Amino acid sequence: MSDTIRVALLGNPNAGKSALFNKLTGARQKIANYPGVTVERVAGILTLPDGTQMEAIDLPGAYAFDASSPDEDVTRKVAQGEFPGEAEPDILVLVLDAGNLEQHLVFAQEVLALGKPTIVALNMVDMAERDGLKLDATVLSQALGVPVVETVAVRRRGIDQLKAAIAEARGQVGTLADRPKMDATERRLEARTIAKATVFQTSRARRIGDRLDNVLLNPWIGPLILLVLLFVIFQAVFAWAAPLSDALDAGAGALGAWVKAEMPESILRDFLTEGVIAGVGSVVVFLPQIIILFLFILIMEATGYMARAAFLMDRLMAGVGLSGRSFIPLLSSFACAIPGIMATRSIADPKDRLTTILIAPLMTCSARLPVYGVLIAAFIPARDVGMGIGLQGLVMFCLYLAGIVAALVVALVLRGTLTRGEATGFIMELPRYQLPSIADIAIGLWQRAWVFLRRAGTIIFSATVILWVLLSFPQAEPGESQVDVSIAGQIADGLNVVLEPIGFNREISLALVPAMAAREVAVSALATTYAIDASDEEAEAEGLASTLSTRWSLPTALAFLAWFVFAPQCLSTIAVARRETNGWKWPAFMVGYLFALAYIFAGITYWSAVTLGL
Ligand SMILES: Nc1nc2c(ncn2[C@@H]2O[C@H](COP(=O)(O)OP(=O)(O)OP(=O)(O)O)[C@@H](O)[C@H]2O)c(=O)[nH]1
Ligand SMILES: [Mg+2]
Repeated sequence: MSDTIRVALLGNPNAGKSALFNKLTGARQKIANYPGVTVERVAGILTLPDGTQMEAIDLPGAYAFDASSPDEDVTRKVAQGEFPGEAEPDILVLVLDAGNLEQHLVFAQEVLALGKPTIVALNMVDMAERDGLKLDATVLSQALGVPVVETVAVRRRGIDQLKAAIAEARGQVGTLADRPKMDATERRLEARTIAKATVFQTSRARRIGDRLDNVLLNPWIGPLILLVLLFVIFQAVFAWAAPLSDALDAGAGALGAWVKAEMPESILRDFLTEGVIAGVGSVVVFLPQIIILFLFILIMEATGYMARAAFLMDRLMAGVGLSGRSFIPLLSSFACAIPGIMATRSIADPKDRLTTILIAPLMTCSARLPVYGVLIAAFIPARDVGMGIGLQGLVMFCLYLAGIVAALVVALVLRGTLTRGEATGFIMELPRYQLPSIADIAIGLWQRAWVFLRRAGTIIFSATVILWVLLSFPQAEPGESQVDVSIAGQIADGLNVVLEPIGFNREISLALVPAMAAREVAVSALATTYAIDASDEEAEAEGLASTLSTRWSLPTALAFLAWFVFAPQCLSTIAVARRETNGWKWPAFMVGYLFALAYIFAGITYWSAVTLGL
């Protein structure tokens, strides 16, 4: 192992380190056009042209070594060889954004002062060219005293040269002269001098971005555009996905019917039709919705609009005592609270960070999409409420909004009590606008689809199978209802005592327990339960949505939706919250307050709906 060289990628946030890392190692680390994407060290192995093994280490971006956020701390420790269980890197690759050279050279001074063999990857030269900048890499190399390789990480440009430079730098370990120690001001001055010498031609091509920002960041028009955009997304999630989802739904129904007709009656047949096809199938049909949602999210991330959205939200966030820094973690939580909670590592203030962790589960994660989707399909007519706006998409939009509003209110309360503190200002820099690369978007979508299907095949499948077993035994005598006599049915009867006051029926109580594993299980569990219940004849072929629409009252359905806005039905989120807060105290608090809110709001929804005669 001793001849494996260890190379760490360092630089400011959003310099393109992860993009470079991916191209070097063939990995598929998340890259996105805003700072703070990578929050922990990630390593990968590759072979250099001369046959040496190299371990590349991707690190969170940093502005300085003395920064206080947990992610930047990792960067400092790895670079200085203080990371537990890890040797010092042999070579540093300092990634600089060619279009933001002056700013990126400030941290560069600190990295160079470490006195380690360093290679500069002058990245994003394509963007610099687009902006009308011309850079002289030789001048930069002389000024910094290290080799400079021009790269375009997203196009593989310069990757081979970079590898060659790394192989060459290998021999020079320890030969770098000590550099003078500089303070922050000196570093800034030096950065300016070097940038001036390196960048020797500028034109006014940057104007496009400025003009876009004038509109998109306008205090009045900006938020309006953001709102309209979100609105369009949820309309699209329903409208565009409908034909595909319907086809998948019909396919699952036909498959179930076929298995039923072809196989002799047996426990295995029941397991396949009721557990696997009806249960897991009921979740898988939401794949088109998930893909459409992520298509929008990925495009917004890649273009640089997401960072603008964070900027727009800053005033609102400050109003509830959070900083704009919390926006990206909260936004990531729309995919899943787990990466969202991890992304809080880029928040320096501990109380600010804790608050963000505690409210992250209120953001509507993609696991809720199947739950909302089934109930909306069952109870909300696919009507046009005027101007081409579909009612179903509108309801979905409102559910997302409910989560956001709840999160803001909870943050406000927490910041005044348990996590009291001052709001810090917005410090995120705005990245340049980029056209999204179709390949990157396609890979991103493929990854999301894969995550979704893998969940369906593992956690959702297992939870559904266990439930199916508990529902199928002991077997009912003729004339008895299978669900009534089953173990699961008995347990649900007990739980239903607590949940009945908020309008929940026994099937819901039954579904909520396995749904602790993952929210989607609520859908597969309901599908399995009703499939077993109906197994005598008839109803089985119809989808879950139509079954629900005939068996549940509207107030019950609405209460169920309200429950899922709040309920912390996800063990992995609880586990991550424990890890990130180093103890059980805060996750316990989180689970407690979320269940309390879920119960209260489901109750309010139910009784209001009943009172209104819905
Ligand atoms: N045009 C262009 N875009 C690039 C280049 N390198 C990276 N990008 C884009 O720049 C953005 C940031 O890239 P990342 O690799 O996520 O940056 P990072 O340095 O890892 O950022 P953090 O993890 O936040 O520190 C992404 O949208 C990339 O697609 C490049 O050379 N040219
Ligand atoms: Mg990164």
